[in-house]
Amino acid sequence: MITSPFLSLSRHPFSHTSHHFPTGAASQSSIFLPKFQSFAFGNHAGSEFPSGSCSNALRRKRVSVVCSKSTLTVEEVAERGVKGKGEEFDAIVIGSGIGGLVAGTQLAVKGARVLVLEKYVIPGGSSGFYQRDGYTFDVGSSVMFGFSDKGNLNLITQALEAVGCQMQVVPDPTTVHFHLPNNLSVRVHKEYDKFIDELTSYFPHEKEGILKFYSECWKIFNALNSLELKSLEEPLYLFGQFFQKPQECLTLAYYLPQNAGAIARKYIKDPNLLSFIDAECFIVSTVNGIQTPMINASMVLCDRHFGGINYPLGGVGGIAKSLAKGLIDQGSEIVYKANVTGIIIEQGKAVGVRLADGREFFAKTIISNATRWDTFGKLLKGVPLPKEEENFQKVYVKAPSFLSIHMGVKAEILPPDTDCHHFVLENNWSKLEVPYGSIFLSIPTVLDSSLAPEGRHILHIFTTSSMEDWEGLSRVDYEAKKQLVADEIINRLENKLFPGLRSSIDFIEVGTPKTHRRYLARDKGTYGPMPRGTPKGLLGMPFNTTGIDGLYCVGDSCFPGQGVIAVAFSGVMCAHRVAADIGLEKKSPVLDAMLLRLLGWIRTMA
Ligand SMILES: NC(=O)c1ccc[n+]([C@@H]2O[C@H](COP(=O)([O-])OP(=O)(O)OC[C@H]3O[C@@H](n4cnc5c(N)ncnc54)[C@H](O)[C@@H]3O)[C@@H](O)[C@H]2O)c1
Ligand SMILES: CC(C)=CCC/C(C)=C/C=C/C(C)=C/C=C/C(C)=C/C=C/C=C(C)/C=C/C=C(C)/C=C/C=C(\C)CCC=C(C)C
Repeated sequence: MITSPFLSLSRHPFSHTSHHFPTGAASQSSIFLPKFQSFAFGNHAGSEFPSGSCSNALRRKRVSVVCSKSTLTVEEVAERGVKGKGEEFDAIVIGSGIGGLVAGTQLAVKGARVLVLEKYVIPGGSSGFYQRDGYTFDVGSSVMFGFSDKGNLNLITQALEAVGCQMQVVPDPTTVHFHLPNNLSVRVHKEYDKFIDELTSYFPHEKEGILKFYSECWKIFNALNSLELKSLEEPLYLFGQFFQKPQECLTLAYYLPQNAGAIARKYIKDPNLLSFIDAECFIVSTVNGIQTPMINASMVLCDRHFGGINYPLGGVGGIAKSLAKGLIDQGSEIVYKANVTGIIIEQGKAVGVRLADGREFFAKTIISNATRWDTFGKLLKGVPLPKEEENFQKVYVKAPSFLSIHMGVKAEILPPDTDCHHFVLENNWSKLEVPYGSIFLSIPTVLDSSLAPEGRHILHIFTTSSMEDWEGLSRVDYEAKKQLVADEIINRLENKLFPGLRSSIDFIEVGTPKTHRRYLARDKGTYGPMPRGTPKGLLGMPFNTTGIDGLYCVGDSCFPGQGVIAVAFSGVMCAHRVAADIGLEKKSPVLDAMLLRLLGWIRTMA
């Protein structure tokens, strides 16, 4: 029975025993890492949202609404998909990351019958969660853009509302606290003026440049925020927006091929300040400013002050859980432990999928939330790589994966007023993009103490790391290497932020690129696409349609790229394009053909 997607949570296949850290090589180092365990996103919570409590007297917003349950059994779902061969489901979504879930739910509310097939045991992918020893850990980022109650760009809020779900959120007063070379310590306050004052206090000679750069970001953000966001591949909508908001659309078209670093250099000369802008870009794109599309930079550099960063009470995993519940509430289905191993093509059209256990499901359209590398490299067998994908792979490579450390620590180790998110790069700007060079740290318990046992905090630490570093090692060497790398990172955090950190550790688990490949089903555990060279802004980033009829992609290897809010937008765009193609939205076949050809041509210029 899948009466609720959460029923399976307590009996999933990955609740295996955690491996304790071996002695031997690792024990010879000077480290003390109690309960050091190998990392698996297992032991998930049951169906209830953790109730949470609001620490630091921060204000809670909104009230959660519980959506109803599905009544179909797995067998009935399978029956539906098989019977009518493409008539039963309007869309099959491969994967339940935020991209896939937003595409699925948006289609479901338009009246489509959707089947989401998820390899893992809970929804969310990189935005999932896992529980250990009383701690609830976010698998990926805890910094949530697009989760406010105002404007048009609060796409997470809108996606939840579309299926009748809301979540309580805690506003974060500081998006990130930067700890950078030359003792540059900058807090990105929610209040824009306060942030600008703090930054300007380090670079008084660049005050004008700072104001001009961030003002240009606001120009783009305001244009974006004025539009109704739908598929840029759907001409009736796109031309309609140009007609209603010509100035805003022309602004966006003008900035589409531009990058943040080049614009910053028009106004700013101080190399340290330019490096700061690089760090601002790096945390959201894993590349420097020169390679970061200006539209994406503007989106995040302004939304944090406009809507602010808001943390969902109970953890990030609640977003995917709510969307999955909402999907079912709309009469659609989600099946877990459903590993899609192939997309079925008939007469050049994607018509269904095959699972590892041999089951086949059919639908009018197939939407892949797996990365484009996984979709075209693994799921489409025997099909030549379409030209568009060749172009994509020419312009973009897989960004490295990351090493993540989930820790529980004694609360007293954190000084009062510690911020929730930190970015640490101690001495050398040139290490910004180097593996293990910069450290990301989130302490979500600063905002929601219910995520950890009383008197404890969560430290989620991550840093970029490549698969190549972790392959070909024996089990013992692999575990020893995890401990050594984690030890070094803990040393750095002890020196920079929290003296005595090591002795306060109550729980620790380390994940490597292999962990992320295994549990997130992402090729090489990649963080997402990253440009090979200097891209022409967002111009080369593909939208949702593909060279295969009936096959669409959604997620971070689609426009506009990495980021939870970015993949939510990709989900909205995908659902709109698919809805038009299956007759649930207006469409013009003649204009479609013209626009798709035009967009294909524009992408070749990237
Ligand atoms: N540490 C971090 O902050 C971090 C890490 C990685 C990604 N991210 C972000 O998360 C977002 C990614 O979201 P997304 O929606 O693109 O995808 P996702 O990678 O989060 O989710 C994809 C889902 O598809 C499932 N899947 C993949 N292949 C499958 C198959 N063959 N059969 C069945 N299920 C399959 C996976 O199990 C996963 O649940 C991006 O914002 C990215 O930047 C964040
Ligand atoms: C079509 C054509 C050609 C033309 C036309 C023109 C127009 C109209 C255009 C339009 C456009 C649009 C609409 C666009 C849109 C865009 C968007 C929405 C975008 C978005 C983006 C976003 C992003 C990128 C985000 C990201 C984020 C991220 C990644 C995050 C992350 C985080 C993290 C990692 C955390 C950190 C941590 C610490 C520090 C601790």
